[in-house]
Amino acid sequence: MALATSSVSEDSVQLRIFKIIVIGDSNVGKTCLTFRFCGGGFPGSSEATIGVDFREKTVEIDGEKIKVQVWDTAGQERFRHSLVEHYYRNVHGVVFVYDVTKLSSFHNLRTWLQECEGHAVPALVPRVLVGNKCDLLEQVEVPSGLALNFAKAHKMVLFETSAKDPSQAKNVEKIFMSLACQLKAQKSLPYRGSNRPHSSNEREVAGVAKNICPC
Ligand SMILES: Nc1nc2c(ncn2[C@@H]2O[C@H](COP(=O)(O)OP(=O)(O)OP(=O)(O)O)[C@@H](O)[C@H]2O)c(=O)[nH]1
Ligand SMILES: [Mg+2]
Repeated sequence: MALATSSVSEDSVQLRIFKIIVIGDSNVGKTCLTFRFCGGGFPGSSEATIGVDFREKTVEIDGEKIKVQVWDTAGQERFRHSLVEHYYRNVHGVVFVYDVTKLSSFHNLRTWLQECEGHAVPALVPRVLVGNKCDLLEQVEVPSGLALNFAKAHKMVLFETSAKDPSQAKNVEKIFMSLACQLKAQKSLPYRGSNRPHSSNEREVAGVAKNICPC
């Protein structure tokens, strides 16, 4: 897939913005997944996210250019508490991430679901479940069957992938594109500006990609 930097003329056209938040325990790979999706490859080094990092990618679905705004949230409570309200405000899609090599990160998904429910995220907001670090085959602690049952029980699609393995890049893309396609199908989503708060730790990667809807 060819990636190109957004041109000024594209930026001046009003695009629909889909706000997708990525949540889960610290160290499960949220930053690496969002970085991979936005065309940044796998970061050589990664530090715990403080507050939130924003990344954006413009995608094209059925002839419409859409800005996918990814909110890469902090997994550590001390780095997230003051921003949690902002994460959930006007959210369009939620990506829940666990680490397939860390059972506790899978069990903690219940807490993340509770947080999501506690912020009254409407049932219509699509959610997906992602088991990351599948490249670490020898260390897997979360069986696929267990994850699949959990996903089914919570009406989510499950993706098992690796942000690190370049051969999984398409799979990582499908995570976000599946949400974007569902959102595009909900035609009522309005055109609107970004509602993001200021980030002290902002690293943005922009790209334009033509995508075939994986849904
Ligand atoms: N082997 C492997 N390591 C990964 C993968 N994804 C991320 N990592 C590593 O896991 C560690 C944590 O990754 P991050 O993306 O920073 O984790 P995070 O979920 O954003 O963590 P917080 O920002 O603290 O919430 C880093 O050392 C990454 O290099 C993966 O798919 N495979
Ligand atoms: Mg992070």
